[in-house]
Amino acid sequence: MSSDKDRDSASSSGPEIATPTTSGPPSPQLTASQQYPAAPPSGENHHHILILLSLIYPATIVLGSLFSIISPIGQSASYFSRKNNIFNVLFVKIGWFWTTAAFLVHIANLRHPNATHARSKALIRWGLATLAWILVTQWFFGPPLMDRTFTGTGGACRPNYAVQPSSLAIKAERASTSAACKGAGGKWDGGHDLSGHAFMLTHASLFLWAETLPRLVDSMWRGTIGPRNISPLMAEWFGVHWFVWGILGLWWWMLLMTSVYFHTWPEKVSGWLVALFEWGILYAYMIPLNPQARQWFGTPTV
Ligand SMILES: CCCCC/C=C\C/C=C\C/C=C\C/C=C\CCCC(=O)SCCNC(=O)CCNC(=O)[C@H](O)C(C)(C)COP(=O)(O)O
Ligand SMILES: Nc1ncnc2c1ncn2[C@@H]1O[C@H](COP(=O)(O)O)[C@@H](OP(=O)(O)O)[C@H]1O
Repeated sequence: MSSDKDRDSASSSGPEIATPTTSGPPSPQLTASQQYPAAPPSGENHHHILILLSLIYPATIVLGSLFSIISPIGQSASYFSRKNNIFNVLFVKIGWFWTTAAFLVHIANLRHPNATHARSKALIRWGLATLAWILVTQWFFGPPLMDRTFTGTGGACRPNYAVQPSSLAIKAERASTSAACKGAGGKWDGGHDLSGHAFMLTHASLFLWAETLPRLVDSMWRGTIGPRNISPLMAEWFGVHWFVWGILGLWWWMLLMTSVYFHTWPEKVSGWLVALFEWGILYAYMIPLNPQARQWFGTPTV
């Protein structure tokens, strides 16, 4: 947790680390009489809330996996147990695109006094999250980390000689990524197959929570504890936050479906654990505790 010293230095080191406590000018949607009289929750409170929110994801994996063992519903096929369900194909399969789009809508609407600076720091944090996603799922100096984990634990692409033409079977035999294996009609078989869905959905959700929480909390505060007028809150939610809430809700549901219908326990848990890595270093450790890191990467803000 931040010490007082850290907080002091945080509040004196430039606009990028400004918290909603003192920084934001009044929202254009709010009249003077609707302005809040005291401070909304501080950066330290955001940090506590963020850590609590991060527990949603292991809880979802545990609950979904238990449900798949205990309930007959979890053991039978459903729309969501189909890989080609529309939410999987149109959203999760290009999930980083949707996460990026929601993030861009969020930063386009920042009301920080130095919004340009706050946006450029936010884009650097997005770059780091994107880099983590690329290394785990797309490319790591060749096959991505999740495919290297698979082959490193004894997995391989097994061709189906009985039904495949020999040229494709040879291609499958040589495939070192799950995408190449699938493309050649082989079976990605035998190793630890870290769940790309558990990774991506958790990683993307934690990124979005960390980036948007100060603004979400500030909007709620304005609409409830602050001025007792629901319309600014509604305007904020429907004007700015609906996309973020929609993506967070869909990612949570799809993680639950992955937990109920796909993969083994260790594969889902490893996907979740790897998703904590970049988020944990940047948002749970460096930004709250290290003033130098706040200079480099800024702090999510309103
Ligand atoms: C390191 C510092 C860099 C700093 C960079 C700073 C600034 C950047 C500046 C500007 C950016 C501006 C705009 C960007 C706009 C759009 C970018 C969109 C980025 C995308 O993400 S496009 C790619 C879409 N693809 C996906 O989302 C694929 C997601 N799917 C998967 O990863 C996998 O399918 C899976 C892991 C979910 C499941 O795998 P399988 O089981 O199916 O194998
Ligand atoms: N919530 C979900 N809905 C539909 N399909 C899912 C899913 N979670 C995982 N899958 C599918 O299960 C397979 C393994 O997923 P992952 O390793 O990413 O967790 C992938 O199949 P395909 O690769 O054949 O599409 C993926 O699409």
